[in-house]
Amino acid sequence: MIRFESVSKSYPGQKLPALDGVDVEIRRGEFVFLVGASGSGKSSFLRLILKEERPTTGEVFVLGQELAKVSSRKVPYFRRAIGVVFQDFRLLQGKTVYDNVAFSLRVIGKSRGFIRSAVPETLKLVGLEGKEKRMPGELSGGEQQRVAIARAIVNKPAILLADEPTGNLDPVTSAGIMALLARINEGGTTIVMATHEAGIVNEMRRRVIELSAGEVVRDEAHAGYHPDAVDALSAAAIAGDESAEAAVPDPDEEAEVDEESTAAVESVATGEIPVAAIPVPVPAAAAPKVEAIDLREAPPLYVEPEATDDVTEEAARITQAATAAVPIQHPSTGATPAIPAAAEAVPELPEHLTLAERLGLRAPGGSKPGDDEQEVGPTR
Ligand SMILES: Nc1ncnc2c1ncn2[C@@H]1O[C@H](COP(=O)(O)OP(=O)(O)OP(=O)(O)O)[C@@H](O)[C@H]1O
Repeated sequence: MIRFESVSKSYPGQKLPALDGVDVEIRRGEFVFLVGASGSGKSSFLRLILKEERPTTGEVFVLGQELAKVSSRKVPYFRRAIGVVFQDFRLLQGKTVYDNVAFSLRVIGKSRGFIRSAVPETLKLVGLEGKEKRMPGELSGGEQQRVAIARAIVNKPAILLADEPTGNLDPVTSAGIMALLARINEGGTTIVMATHEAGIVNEMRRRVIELSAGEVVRDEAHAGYHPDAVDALSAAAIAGDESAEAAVPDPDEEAEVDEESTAAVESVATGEIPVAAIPVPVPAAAAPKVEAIDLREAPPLYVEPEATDDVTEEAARITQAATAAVPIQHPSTGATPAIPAAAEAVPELPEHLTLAERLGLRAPGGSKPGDDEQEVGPTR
């Protein structure tokens, strides 16, 4: 479904590559956590899957297509098979919940009838029934993230990419979002999620791909955020604790563990293992009230455009009306990323992309710089 073959990615002006010789295969239906320190390359990995960036060397295959061979014109159609969720939600602030979700369908020219049935259905799936008319500012962070997830899945993508989707949420709300993502995954959608949240990774026990300085240093099934942390917790549990949570030292009470597990518990106590690495139980109250989400009948990768020229024009009008300008800047460098000169023949994408273009809903180049309301992209 997703395959990286010897992929390296270097950005102009950076001494070290963001990704360095990455070989990874992610199969259909997997739930993969992408972990690693800040700057280790997680967002670059996601951007390569979306074809927002191109590898400097190596090949990226997504849904059976070698991305280097997907022309710029076809990129929006390719991206329709991929939903994206960001840490900061990126909702259109001037639009209702309903319109935020409907927007992505209107832009690709779906009929009014389709939108009228798909949007309420999806909002119900994510637990937002009855909140259709609310504005984003009238929602909690968790609810806003549910709107963003609804927008990402309303077109039934085969792949959902999530870049730190719980980064702005408290632990209970995060647990609800993770339960929702797990249900979406159970429905057949492949999920790749970049995260720093050790508690979530340890609780979910899914495949973990760990990056360090752009290299894959661990690729492990049913894994925790940190191998040592998991070992310590397992050791404590095996040593007779009721649950792995018992490995958390209580400052007022000595933990009753045998000698073998003492070292493990001490490493938690001394901070070698971050407290955040302790599994976080998912509170029942946080479980979203959603139905099973079956996205198995995801559309094929290359659906021919449903939009006629007229509809495309209309979509462009909607996009322009809904968006305003912001140049895309890298948060640490402050620099607008230059597209690296690549040896391939694919036409270069413009630096300024509208919301619809970033979400893969419309071909790039139809708008002028200055048309974006929001920056959208996995890391921005
Ligand atoms: N557009 C860009 N231009 C120049 N350098 C970049 C760009 N995007 C990322 N980098 C650099 O590439 C490296 C990897 O960045 P990336 O954003 O992929 O890491 P990350 O693991 O997602 O980090 P974080 O967890 O902080 O989001 C970093 O050194 C970063 O500064």
